[in-house]
Amino acid sequence: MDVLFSRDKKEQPEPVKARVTGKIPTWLQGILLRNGPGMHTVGETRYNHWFDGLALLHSFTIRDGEVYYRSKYLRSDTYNANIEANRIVVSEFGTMAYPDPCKNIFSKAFSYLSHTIPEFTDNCLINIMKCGEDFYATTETNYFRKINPQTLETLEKVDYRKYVAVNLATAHPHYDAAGNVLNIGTAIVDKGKTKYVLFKIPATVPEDRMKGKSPLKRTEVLCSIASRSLLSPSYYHSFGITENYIVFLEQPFNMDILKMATAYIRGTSWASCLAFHKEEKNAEVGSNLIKLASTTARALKENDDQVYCQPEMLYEGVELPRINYAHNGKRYRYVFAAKVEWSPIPTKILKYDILTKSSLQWEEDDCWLAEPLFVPTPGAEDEDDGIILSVVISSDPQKPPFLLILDAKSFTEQARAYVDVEVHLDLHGLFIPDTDFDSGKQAPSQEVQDSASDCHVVSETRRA
Ligand SMILES: CC1=C(/C=C/C(C)=C/C=C/C(C)=C/C=O)C(C)(C)CCC1
Ligand SMILES: [Fe+2]
Repeated sequence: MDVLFSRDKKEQPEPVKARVTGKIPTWLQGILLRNGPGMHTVGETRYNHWFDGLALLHSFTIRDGEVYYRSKYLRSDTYNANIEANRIVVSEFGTMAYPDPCKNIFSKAFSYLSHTIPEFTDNCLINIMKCGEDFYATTETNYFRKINPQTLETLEKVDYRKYVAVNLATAHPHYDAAGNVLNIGTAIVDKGKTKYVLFKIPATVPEDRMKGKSPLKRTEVLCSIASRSLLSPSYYHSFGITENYIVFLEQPFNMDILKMATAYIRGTSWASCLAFHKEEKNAEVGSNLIKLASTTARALKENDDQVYCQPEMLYEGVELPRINYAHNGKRYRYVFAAKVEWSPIPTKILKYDILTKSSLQWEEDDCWLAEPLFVPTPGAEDEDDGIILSVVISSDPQKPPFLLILDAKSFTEQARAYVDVEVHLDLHGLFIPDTDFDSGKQAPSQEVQDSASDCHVVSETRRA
């Protein structure tokens, strides 16, 4: 894991043209937009966990068989405060930091204690969310940041609490067929209750009443589920949807709110406020609700409102799974995922067939691979008719990073686009087809052409 922290990545805000080998399908036009931690030290201070690193956005713009790469640090309030102070001053998941250099933290005790729910970071390093026409960098706190997907510029800071009463929300929303965002957040001790809140942000707003207004203003609570504990709600990274149901697992990996409220005083990180409660699963078992013959997964009904779930292990070492999103919430057959073996860094990507329980893999010496993203061929009928995009970086500094393009059916290589600049191992992202940009906005390809004269200029990351 140390290798992930080895060096802070330089940003590359001007587009740099990639060297393409093979043939990129002509229909593949758009921007692959991705997010992940890129800076792990500020001045003399260092983050303790990979999930703490400052968000570095990067994109591959694909047009007419050509590819342009660029990257830019998210100018979050957290980033700006750290750079200005030349040290880490905002706490992240695994790193506790203090906003001022006062050695005697007890002088700050009252201000920290006066907030049961502490102020969280806006270092949105996990994912990208599409909300109406807009794109946002996301993390799991109450903050998300609007970004310009073409220039990677950081725009407004948005606080979920302005639109829906949640203190935390997932970085992995779902989208329904109409493009509405569905997400779950946790409301901590809100009017004496802690609950999980399912909410919807509409993709569009009625022209007449809300012209020019953000769809966020029309955020709607669909339902809320009471947490079984007021002061130790479940931590969750994502949730599931089917056509008629939301699948939420209140797992016994809990956040201890009292520990979080006193974390600054105790000098411990948010991560240390999370704990797995094995005893909460030791319940009696009853009948199996899963009637499918094709799986050994079990859901044992314990009583009227409790089900004990035991998953079936299909494939070991699977990380960052994606599917053809047209099948989200429906029966799907193929899972595209990264694979880890002896280290937490994926060295393979795979296509797993749930029906036949067989798989195809792509790997190459010294290659570390990012989450594989499926992009369907226009008008595709088969679930796996499309391509896979994955960013590949090399453990060998002599080998340049590249965007890998595979045929999703055969899992064979179609093309790769080498870039002669530093690329970081990222977390999540999405592909924005050119057709998704409204006519009022500049097409990404045009934007690339406009700044083509600036290509190949590698600029330094701005550090204080
Ligand atoms: C800052 C912060 C949190 C951050 C969690 C993070 C940053 C999780 C990242 C998970 C990733 C990156 C998973 C892989 O995709 C918590 C625990 C919600 C508690 C409140 C404060
Ligand atoms: Fe994730």
